[in-house]
Amino acid sequence: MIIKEKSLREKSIVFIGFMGVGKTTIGRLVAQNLYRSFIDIDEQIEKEFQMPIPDVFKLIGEPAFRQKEKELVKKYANQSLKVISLGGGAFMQEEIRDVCLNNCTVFYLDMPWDAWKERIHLLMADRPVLQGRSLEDIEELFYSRQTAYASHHSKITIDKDSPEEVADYITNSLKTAWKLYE
Ligand SMILES: Nc1ncnc2c1ncn2[C@@H]1O[C@H](COP(=O)(O)OP(=O)(O)OP(=O)(O)O)[C@@H](O)[C@H]1O
Ligand SMILES: O=C(O)C1=C[C@@H](O)[C@@H](O)[C@H](O)C1
Ligand SMILES: [Mg+2]
Repeated sequence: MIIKEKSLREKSIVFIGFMGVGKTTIGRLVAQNLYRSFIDIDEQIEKEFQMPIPDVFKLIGEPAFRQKEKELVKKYANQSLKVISLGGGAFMQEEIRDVCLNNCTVFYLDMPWDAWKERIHLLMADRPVLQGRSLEDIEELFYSRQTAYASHHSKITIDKDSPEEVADYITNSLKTAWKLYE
């Protein structure tokens, strides 16, 4: 049996990176630019459990959240032509890294700690992983996750750029890569 490999253009695009770097915001814009369906894994988890993520953590627990996250990433990463934004902790799971890196184009949205710190007030209420932690603890978590994010196909470092600027830059770089390699 001959199994045809997916072309670069067919592959789904996956956004990874720390909480709040803009995976959902930018992923949605890139999907619009490319006329692709947009899948946000956190939104899918909320739909499955029929409750917001802080309640999933509180009422059902993080292990069940991580299990559902893994199931859903495996489901969507095997599909073509999607734009998929992961939750900030998803890439800590080896199976998630493997399925994404083997089937999709993985884009790492990177931010320097000093720029990220300015955004923390937007995130505290909805990100249970940040709640009850000191700024020093959050900084440690930020740096400890960089090793997992280092596995990617492409990276962009965001500082003060608007979501639209970042999304347009990514869209253009994807189109250039598709032309170059196919
Ligand atoms: N480039 C940007 N400039 C300014 N604010 C931004 C930018 N990108 C995202 N934001 C804001 O930062 C917050 C977090 O963005 P978003 O939810 O897209 O992050 P995320 O990476 O998907 O986070 P999570 O890992 O928790 O899913 C939102 O309030 C969003 O409006
Ligand atoms: O970084 C994390 O561990 C998380 C990030 C969010 O996207 C959600 O997936 C959830 O709040 C956990
Ligand atoms: Mg998100």
